[in-house]
Amino acid sequence: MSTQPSSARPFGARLVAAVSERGPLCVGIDPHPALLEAWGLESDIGGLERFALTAVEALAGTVSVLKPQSAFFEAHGSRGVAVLERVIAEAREAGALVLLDVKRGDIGSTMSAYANAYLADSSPLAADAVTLSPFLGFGSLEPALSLAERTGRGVFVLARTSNPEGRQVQGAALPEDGRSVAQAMIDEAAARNAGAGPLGSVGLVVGATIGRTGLDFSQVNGPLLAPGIGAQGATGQDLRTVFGDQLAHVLPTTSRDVLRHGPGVAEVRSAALRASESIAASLRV
Ligand SMILES: O=c1ccn([C@@H]2O[C@H](COP(=O)(O)O)[C@@H](O)[C@H]2O)c(=O)[nH]1
Repeated sequence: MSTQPSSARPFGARLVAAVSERGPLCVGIDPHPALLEAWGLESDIGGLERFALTAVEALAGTVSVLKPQSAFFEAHGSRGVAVLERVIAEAREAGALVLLDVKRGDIGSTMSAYANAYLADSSPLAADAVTLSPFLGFGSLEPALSLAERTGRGVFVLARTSNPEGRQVQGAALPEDGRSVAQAMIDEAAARNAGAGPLGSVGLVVGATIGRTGLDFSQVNGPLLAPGIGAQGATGQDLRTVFGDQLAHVLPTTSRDVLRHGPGVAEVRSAALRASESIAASLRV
């Protein structure tokens, strides 16, 4: 598999351009069985394909970032993964950046294989960026961090996730200096992004649901993906509580709250535009 450098501009620069044109909203493509049913589709490969490609048609020309959730495609086996490959290709073709939500993390030698799967130019599953789990140690992500850098792609590392259980691990204090695990991940990303312009390509995942935590995002110089808007109960206003004066690089993301408006292409697109306007109003200082 080739891991030759791509001629693409760094992900951070491409993201800044996309956000300035289309706004910061990221919409997730999460083909939940319940949503397929609500759209009048069977929970089978045909239903998955219709759902996911309708979402691409509705959204890829409108929002800056689309975030397919790999789990819902993998649940359909190899044919589901083939649909995911089409989603990535067609969304990118229509002008959206694709952030593949796979939350991968493993020992370094296996991490190299994951990196090749999602970040190598030649992979059919290569996206513009992927989500990574750093809980085997931030350093274990090195193969993905370096391949992403070489191929102009990005990564989003879990720091403080939107689910309430996340605090158990991510809020724990490190024995050496008392920083929380989440703050340590934030600081690692900041170190990777130092000096990058206009924005680094190592992002973080920080839930819009987590409230006031005292986490310091001021040095990150990278994108902050904020899931939890809509179905998980967070609103645009919660972004202010979580991120304080660091709203400029926040990418709010929502999935079910937009997708539930299907199956019509126009209705899904309008829902995303409404969400985008409402988020923009909340982020305006
Ligand atoms: O902390 C996290 C990290 C990832 N997610 C993912 O985002 C979407 C949220 O979907 P909604 O329908 O908007 O709730 C989903 O794919 C999660 O796996 C997250 O929610 N929280």
